[in-house]
Amino acid sequence: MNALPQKVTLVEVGPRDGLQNEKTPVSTEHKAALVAMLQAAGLTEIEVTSFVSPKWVPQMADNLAVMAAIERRADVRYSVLTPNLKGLEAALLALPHEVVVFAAASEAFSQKNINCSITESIERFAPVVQAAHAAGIKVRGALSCALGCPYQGEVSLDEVERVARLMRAIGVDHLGVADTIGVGTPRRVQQALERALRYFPLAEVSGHFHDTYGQALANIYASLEVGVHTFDASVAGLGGCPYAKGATGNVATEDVVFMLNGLGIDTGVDIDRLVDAGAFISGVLGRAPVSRVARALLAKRVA
Ligand SMILES: CC(C)(COP(=O)([O-])OP(=O)([O-])OC[C@H]1O[C@@H](n2cnc3c(N)ncnc32)[C@H](O)[C@@H]1OP(=O)([O-])[O-])[C@@H](O)C(=O)NCCC(=O)NCCSC(=O)C[C@@](C)(O)CC(=O)[O-]
Repeated sequence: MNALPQKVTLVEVGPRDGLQNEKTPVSTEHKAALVAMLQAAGLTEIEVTSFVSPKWVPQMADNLAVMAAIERRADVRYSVLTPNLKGLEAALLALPHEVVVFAAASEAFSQKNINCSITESIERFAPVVQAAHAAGIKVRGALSCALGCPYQGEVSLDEVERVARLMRAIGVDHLGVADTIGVGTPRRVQQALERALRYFPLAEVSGHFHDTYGQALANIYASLEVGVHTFDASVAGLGGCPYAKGATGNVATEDVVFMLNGLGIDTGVDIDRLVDAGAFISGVLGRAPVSRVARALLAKRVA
């Protein structure tokens, strides 16, 4: 068996992926406070918001205000989602370190999520990548539905590979292989990652696993086995995609950190402060954290 990576980078997507689906508006101040707590916990990559149409995703309408309200730290990189040039132009005013374009390995999902075909989305992203690079900004690509689609069901590995290749061809720097609806299982995840690795180097491939079917930690372990060492995670297990009905949140950051701590893999994250951040935002939303690790650690505090 290959040795597992000794260090993992976690991209905290709670403020964006975690909150985008919340029906009750979360205030700009609460969003900025969440970012402050996440960076205090040691997270060094934070996806803060998205510059998408406010008609499509009203919760992210305060994108510029959130980016202005966060207290930036020199050791933290802040990223934002941009679906098109209009989004990129607005995002550039907010000075992110990285922008994220998002395509799908499923035609049906592409239409529902960004209202265009896969081919059209790639054509739309090409000038976004060019303009971001011209501004000195790295571009991450998210490849949704790489393990299954809420509309069409199965997604072939060949389609995952094709869209990965197209993303690379337009200059995307990093590819996040996303299990939007959490149906992936470990071997299949390894196969999807291997397709992405044909076009992107190991350091530029990450996993984004929703935990709908309880497979996310197993899928992260399987990814570590093939050397992948960057993962998206969402504090308190918040989230879901507004265009993937029934999909629950991204894997909880607390759960990932607990597992990696047990494996002796360094994340730089202080789990107690992370649990505080999860408890804070869950309190704002009026519910308990979904993370089982957070629930267990919070229960121990009151015991
Ligand atoms: C892509 C569009 C805009 C196409 O939407 P459209 O309606 O086809 O676009 P349009 O170009 O015809 O524009 C329609 C209106 O939106 C405006 N508009 C156009 N673009 C922007 C923009 N960037 N920012 C602000 N406003 C914008 C535009 O100005 C116009 O305004 P109007 O004239 O009607 O007043 C729309 O479909 C959209 O915003 N989709 C985003 C959906 C979304 O955010 N989904 C969730 C994020 S992806 C995700 O969560 C998955 C991921 C990444 O986590 C990985 C995984 O798990 O799979």
